[in-house]
Amino acid sequence: MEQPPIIQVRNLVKRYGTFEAVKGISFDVRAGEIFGLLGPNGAGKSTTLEIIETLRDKTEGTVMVDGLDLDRSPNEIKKVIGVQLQTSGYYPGLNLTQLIRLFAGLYNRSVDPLVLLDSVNLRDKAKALYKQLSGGQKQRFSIATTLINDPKIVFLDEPTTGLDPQARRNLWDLIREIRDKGTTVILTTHYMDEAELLCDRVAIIDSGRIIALDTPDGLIDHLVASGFEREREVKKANLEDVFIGMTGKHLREE
Ligand SMILES: Nc1ncnc2c1ncn2[C@@H]1O[C@H](COP(=O)(O)OP(=O)(O)OP(=O)(O)O)[C@@H](O)[C@H]1O
Repeated sequence: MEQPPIIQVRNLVKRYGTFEAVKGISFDVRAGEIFGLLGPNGAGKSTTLEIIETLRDKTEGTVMVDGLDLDRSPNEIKKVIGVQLQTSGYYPGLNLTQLIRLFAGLYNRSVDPLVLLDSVNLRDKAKALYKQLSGGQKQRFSIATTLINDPKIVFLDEPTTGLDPQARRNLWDLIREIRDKGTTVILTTHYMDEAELLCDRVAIIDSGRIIALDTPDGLIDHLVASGFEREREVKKANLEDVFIGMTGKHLREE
């Protein structure tokens, strides 16, 4: 028997004044998948994500998270989700271990900071300050903070924006590991390769509407079936392949 969706969004509308940023979208996220909201700047991805995260008010529609109604049980929803905290909350004088202890206290949880840092490959930065981290390390730390309350669902807003190819691949591996441990992941991205290689299913959002929703393969097959043909590719690799081939897949920042 198919499990009920862990997130259910129906006819979601968000208006900022007279501007309709989200125009009545509906979708389900299945338990245990990496679900991507893919769209250009301004499509309404962050707005949608933040409404589900209980961080932003909706105008119309219904949202259910793990069987809880957003209108009735926002505080219960907060307990089962992992949200990236604003970096402004990363007190500059505290090191990573101290920050994790602080956040765990806010969630009323006890976690071993070193175990958590280990899970995002940052154990050797335990005594470092946030500002001393590279871009990829900062993102990994931010993802670690989403895991403190052992959530059922993790929300990631553009997790790899601004990262180099190695750091992106490293983060994709980390996100897959989180999914493989049974946690559902919903993320936003405007990168096509990220959506194709990382996400189990993708909703394409444009101007506040979902214009397609399927697995990456399903979306591609659909396009091909419609008669689309790409110009024959002559090169068997691109510059990114050269870069990764020469510098290795592993992070160089440590
Ligand atoms: N607080 C706000 N007040 C007014 N308009 C807003 C507000 N927040 C977002 N918008 C508008 O709503 C639209 C959707 O914004 P949103 O941030 O959700 O898009 P996005 O798909 O996440 O884009 P990006 O990738 O650029 O973050 C944009 O046109 C944006 O200007």
